[in-house]
Amino acid sequence: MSDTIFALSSGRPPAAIAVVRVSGPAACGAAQALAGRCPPPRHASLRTLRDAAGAALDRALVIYFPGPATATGEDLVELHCHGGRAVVAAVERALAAVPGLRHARPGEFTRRALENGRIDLAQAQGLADLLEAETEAQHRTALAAAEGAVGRAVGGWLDRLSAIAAQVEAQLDFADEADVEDAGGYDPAPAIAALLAEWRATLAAPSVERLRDGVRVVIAGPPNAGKSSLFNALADRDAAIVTPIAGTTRDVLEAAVMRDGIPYRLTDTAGLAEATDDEVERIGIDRAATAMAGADILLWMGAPVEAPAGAVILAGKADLPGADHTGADLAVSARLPHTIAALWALLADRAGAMLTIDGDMALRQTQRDRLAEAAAALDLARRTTDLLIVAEQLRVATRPLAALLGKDATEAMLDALFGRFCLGK
Ligand SMILES: Nc1nc2c(ncn2[C@@H]2O[C@H](COP(=O)(O)OP(=O)(O)OP(=O)(O)O)[C@@H](O)[C@H]2O)c(=O)[nH]1
Ligand SMILES: [K+]
Ligand SMILES: [Mg+2]
Repeated sequence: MSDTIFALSSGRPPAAIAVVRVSGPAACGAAQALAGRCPPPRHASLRTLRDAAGAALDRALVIYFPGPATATGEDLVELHCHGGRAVVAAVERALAAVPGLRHARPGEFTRRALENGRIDLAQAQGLADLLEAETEAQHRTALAAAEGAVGRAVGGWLDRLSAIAAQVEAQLDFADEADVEDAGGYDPAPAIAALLAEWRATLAAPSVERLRDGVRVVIAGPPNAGKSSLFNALADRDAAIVTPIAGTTRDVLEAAVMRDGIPYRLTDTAGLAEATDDEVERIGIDRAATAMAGADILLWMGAPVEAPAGAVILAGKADLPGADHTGADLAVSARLPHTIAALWALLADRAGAMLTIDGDMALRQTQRDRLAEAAAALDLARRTTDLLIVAEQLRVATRPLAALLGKDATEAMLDALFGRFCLGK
């Protein structure tokens, strides 16, 4: 039997109200120990909380939720206390003194919810993201995940996979019995193609990490182009050293910037010199290349002919007379605020599109990797008419999807199967 845990579940005191949660078999006993008796289920009762010596700690609302239909799947007691630091500390001390109770570790309530089947892995991750969400898109997608949107979508996909697999297996059995080359009948191709299209659309949406960490904007180009000056103008502070000496920036510098509700991660890089004897500069250039490869948007401050494919070409130092703008997407100067505003508009345009999601479903990178694995298997199934290979690839596709929900493939298939039965069967 698991031990009973407690923790302050509301925000850091002082606050108007502090909610202390107790979860586990001794929850009701804990309510009895502090409040004199455990109230009837799901009724808020106003009680005086006392420690073991009988000293009054607070007047609090005590609510008892009997398991298993609770957030954690266990007996759960909530103490809605006054939110002062001393009150909360005294209540926690009194709870710790109750035999069988201990303070919860971080995330332990959610962990129990997961272990008791109250939520799936995707919901647990969604909850974690929800607590950290800063932007509107992050909030929306994390809430959807916490409420089970990812689990429902994946569960639906597993249902469809198992339905296709069942038809294919039946076809194979029939072919065995009839002893014919091609038994005709069921063609899994349309159902597989439809599923694959949905997965690809989901994979085209931004990841949870991109929504959280922001769009990676990398500034690159030859030495002395004005990269660090532009970086400082965008970050709105003197984050990078600027000097007339070529090769001033040697390392990769980052700044997180939130602009019009869009999170960006700006990166300044070392100037890309052709050849250099300087060891530090060479390492800096290697790092610049890595940063450029990981860019969502690459701002190229250099000759248009040397611009990497897909880069936004910026003509720098636009304030200088005789500056050449030929072939550039935009002329900018750290010294001309209107050019910086124009650059922000361009960035918002591109970044906004990258962060747009149809519906509310964003997957974490690990979830995306698993869905991509399943999609690769389904793609193989789609490209063959050999039903044996189709059946095998459908099984292969099931595994990563099940893992995404924290289940093994057999368990997931059984869930998909029995989910179709009526309640009480
Ligand atoms: N007139 C003018 N000078 C600029 C502008 N931007 C940068 N400079 C000057 O150009 C020189 C180089 O600027 P940086 O921002 O250090 O250039 P960088 O590309 O980061 O250089 P490295 O890090 O050495 O590759 C400095 O003397 C800046 O003051 C600009 O928009 N207009
Ligand atoms: K410089
Ligand atoms: Mg620089």
